[in-house]
Amino acid sequence: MAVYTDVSDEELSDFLTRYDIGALVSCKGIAEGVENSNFLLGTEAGRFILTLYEKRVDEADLPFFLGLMDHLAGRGINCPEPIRDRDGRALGRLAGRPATIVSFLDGMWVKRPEVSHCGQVGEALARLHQAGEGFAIRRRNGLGPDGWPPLYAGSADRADEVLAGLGGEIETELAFVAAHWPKGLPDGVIHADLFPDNVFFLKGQLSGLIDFYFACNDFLAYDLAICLNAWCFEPDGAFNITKGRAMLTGYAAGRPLTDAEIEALPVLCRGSALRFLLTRLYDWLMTPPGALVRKKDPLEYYRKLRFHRTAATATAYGLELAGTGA
Ligand SMILES: Nc1ncnc2c1ncn2[C@@H]1O[C@H](COP(=O)(O)OP(=O)(O)O)[C@@H](O)[C@H]1O
Ligand SMILES: N[C@@H](CCOP(=O)(O)O)C(=O)O
Repeated sequence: MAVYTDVSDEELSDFLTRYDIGALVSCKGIAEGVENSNFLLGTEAGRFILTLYEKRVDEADLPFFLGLMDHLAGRGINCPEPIRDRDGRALGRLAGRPATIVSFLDGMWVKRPEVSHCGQVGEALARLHQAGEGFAIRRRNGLGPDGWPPLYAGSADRADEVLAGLGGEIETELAFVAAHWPKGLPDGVIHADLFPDNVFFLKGQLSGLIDFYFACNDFLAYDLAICLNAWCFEPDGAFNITKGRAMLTGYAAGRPLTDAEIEALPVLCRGSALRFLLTRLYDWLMTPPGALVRKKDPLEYYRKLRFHRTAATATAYGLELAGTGA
């Protein structure tokens, strides 16, 4: 459950007097999510989401995240819009934590994505990448290849508790991606965590994107690799090439991939699987017993990583390469 910080009714009502969204009618903690404390607020003006940023979010990054949501919303992306108080500030402080109110998005995330969802996510990702152009603030990806060895160091001596031999496999993989990571691919603002729980659908149509708190500047095709990992594997661990094809086709219809991006897709997928394996492994080992957060299975990403090792070219993901007849 992602409510780490309690907020009293008095504190909240007092906080809301700074905004033009009416008085508090209801407030309910939201169980989903991992990083921050989220509350569904009802006020006289409607529904809103209140987020209290917990310690894994660096306060210095908040202007990037909030500015990005403003920028994207202004360019037609249906994402949460930060609500400003009467002094024009989107960021406040509540219960000792940085806090923001954002607009509420209708829709539900899908627990069992189908081919059509994957296609729409590909299209939406291309739109997101294009809408991110011109955003003035930059944020480096702290969870990119340079960040993986130090992240792994935090769990290296206990990795084999999760699976015998896992530590050695991760070390081999870190060396591989360090040696083969592409250079000079088209870059821009990426979401970096566009998993099913961060995409809303209404009546089968993609209706909104949330959770921009890993967004950063990086290779655009790396974001696509994150989505292939998050959306196109079946619960039994098999990669669904029909879903992959739908996602890649949807993406390329909005932003055609360059030859270099296509060539790099297998290593980008491999790196992206490693990134989620490493964060999940760390959380798995470090989250204290009894904590209210549901830990995510690191081995799901180890299995995905093993699939990517067998992928020689982007055809393994469903992309039809010109001239190959594939
Ligand atoms: N703008 C929004 N509109 C509607 N629901 C939201 C919105 N933002 C967050 N939520 C709800 O809160 C949950 C957790 O939000 P999320 O940003 O994913 O949290 P975290 O960053 O802690 O992982 C989401 O699954 C969704 O149910
Ligand atoms: N998507 C990541 C965990 C981050 O969770 P979110 O609730 O912030 O999307 C994973 O699956 O490992």
